[in-house]
Amino acid sequence: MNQIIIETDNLIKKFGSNIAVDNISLSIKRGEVFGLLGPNGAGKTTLLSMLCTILKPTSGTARINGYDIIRDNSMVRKSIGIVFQDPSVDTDMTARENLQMHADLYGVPVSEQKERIKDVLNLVGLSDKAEDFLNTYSGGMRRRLEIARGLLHYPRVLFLDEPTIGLDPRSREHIWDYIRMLRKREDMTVILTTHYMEEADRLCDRIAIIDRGKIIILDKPDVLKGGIGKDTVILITDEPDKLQTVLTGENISEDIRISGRELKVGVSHANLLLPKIMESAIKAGIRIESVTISNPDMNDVFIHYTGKNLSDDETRERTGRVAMMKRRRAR
Ligand SMILES: Nc1ncnc2c1ncn2[C@@H]1O[C@H](COP(=O)(O)OP(=O)(O)OP(=O)(O)O)[C@@H](O)[C@H]1O
Repeated sequence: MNQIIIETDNLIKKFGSNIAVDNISLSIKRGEVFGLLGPNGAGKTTLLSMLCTILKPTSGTARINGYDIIRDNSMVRKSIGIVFQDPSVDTDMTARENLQMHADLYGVPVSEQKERIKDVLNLVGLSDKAEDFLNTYSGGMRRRLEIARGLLHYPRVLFLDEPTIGLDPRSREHIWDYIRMLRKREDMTVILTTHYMEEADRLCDRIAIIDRGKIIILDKPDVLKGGIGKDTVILITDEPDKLQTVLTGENISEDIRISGRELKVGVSHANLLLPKIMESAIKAGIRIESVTISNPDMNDVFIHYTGKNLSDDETRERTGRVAMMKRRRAR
C-alpha cells in the first residue's frame, strides 16, 4: 500500500507565456484514490494529460509504475487507463461491440478478449446489458461503460477526468461505488478530477487543491477540513445584538454575524467553546432557543484556499455545457 506508483519531478507545462502547470512535484501511493481539485483553468487536465503521455512537459518529468513518461511512454500507456471528459462511446454499437473495438485498439490478445470483456462488464454491473445498443443507455450507464473500456487492459492506474459530471445523484453514487470497488478489488490507483466537493470528500484518500498551475495544499480530506480551523456555532435568540456584545466582550470570537434572530459565531473548536458561550448567555440573562454546530466541509476548504466557490454557478454552468455537448453528439 505504501509503494509509490506515481512520482512527478518539477513538472512544468507552458503554453506560450501561460504556465499551465507550474513546477509540480508529488507522489501517489499504490491503491490510493487521489483527487485533483481546482477552479477552471487551474491546470488539472494539463497535468493529467502529461501523466497520460498525451502532452509533453516543457520541463521536468514523472514516473508511472516505474516508467518515465518521456522515455518509456509506450510502457506508461500500457500501465494506465484513461476516462476523459468528452463522452466518446459510439451509440450505434452494442456495449460488447464497443468494447471489442477498443480491445483491438489497446492490443488485447484476441484469445483473451472474450474473458476480459466479460470481466469488465461484470465489474461495472453491465453484464446483462452487453447486447443492448448504446443509444438505449442512460448517461450513467454510458459513463460506466467508458470506465469498463478504460479497464480493458487491466491498468495499474486509472485516470478519471470529471467521472460524474452531468450525471444525476443516483448515477453518481453508482460510479462512486465502482471506484471504491476497483481500489479494493483490483488494488488500482485512481486519479480523478472533479468539481463536486462532496464527491472529492467522500471518495478520495488524499486531495490536492491546484490553482494557477501550483499545488496549494495536499492532504487527507479530514485533515484539510480540520486545518482551516473554523467551525460555526449558530444560535437562535430574541436578543442577538445583546448576545453579540456579550460574546465579543468575553473574547469568544471576532467573527460574529447577525441575520434576523440568528447569530453565527465563527470559532476554531466549537465543541470546546460551546459551554463557555452558553454560560455567558445564561449569566447575561439571554435565552437561547436553539444551538447548531456547523463543521467546515470541502467547499469551505476550497473557498479558503482558492477564494472561489465552485458549488453554485460554475458547476451548474459546466453541467449544462456537458449536457449540450451530449445533445450535439446525439444529432
Ligand atoms: N492546448 C492548449 N493550448 C493553449 N493553452 C492551453 C491548452 N490547454 C490548456 N491551456 C491553458 O492552460 C491552463 C490550464 O488549463 P487546464 O485545461 O489544464 O485547466 P483545468 O484545471 O483542467 O480546467 P477545467 O476545470 O476548466 O477543465 C488554462 O489557462 C488553459 O487556457
